[in-house]
Amino acid sequence: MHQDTIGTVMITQEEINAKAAEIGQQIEKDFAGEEVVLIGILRGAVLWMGDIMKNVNLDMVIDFMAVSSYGASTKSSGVVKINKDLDTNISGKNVIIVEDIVDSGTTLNYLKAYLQNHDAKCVKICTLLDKPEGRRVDIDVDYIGFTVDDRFIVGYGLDFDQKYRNLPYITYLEQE
Ligand SMILES: O=P(O)(O)OC[C@H]1O[C@H](OP(=O)(O)OP(=O)(O)O)[C@H](O)[C@@H]1O
Ligand SMILES: Nc1nc2[nH]cnc2c(=O)[nH]1
Ligand SMILES: [Mg+2]
Repeated sequence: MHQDTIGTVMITQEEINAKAAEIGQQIEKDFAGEEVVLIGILRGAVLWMGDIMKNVNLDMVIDFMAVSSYGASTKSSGVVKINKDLDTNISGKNVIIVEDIVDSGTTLNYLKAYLQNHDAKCVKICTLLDKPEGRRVDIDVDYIGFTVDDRFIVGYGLDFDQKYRNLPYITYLEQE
């Protein structure tokens, strides 16, 4: 029988809030006096996007893209599907992609190239979590909240088969 349960708390909401404030300050410094376009990647980045945007006091436009490559699995299909495209013209703009996790790197590698092809001035990446052991494609990540080990993470936006996104902390899936 297939069953899934979740583990203990790995990262608390308080730790995430403190980290968002720290990264927000760094972004303010890096883009002082400039406008930024934050692009949140649905659905996983939904909570982290809110945390980052309220901690960055700069001229800002936000937009969202929805992409998926995991479906109901814990392994990437390797194929990135755009379910919702940009609604903003990012030509000449400072773009910051806000993601929940960089694992194989497939999603961000694809998105970074996609946004560069839309003539952004620069494309930076801000992720809540980085899982370096999962990497299959090299990718430069500019702002990292926390580094996690090679477990399937859930909570704080991250799902397994669309569940657990509402957990207000980061934990992992115990698979049998
Ligand atoms: O580095 P990668 O191996 O590409 O994995 C990272 C991506 O996988 C998850 O998205 P998913 O496809 O599960 O969609 P979701 O955000 O709707 O859960 C996550 O939100 C990242 O976008
Ligand atoms: N929920 C979840 N989605 C992912 N997408 C890529 N890696 C992960 C992970 O560890 N957890
Ligand atoms: Mg997912």
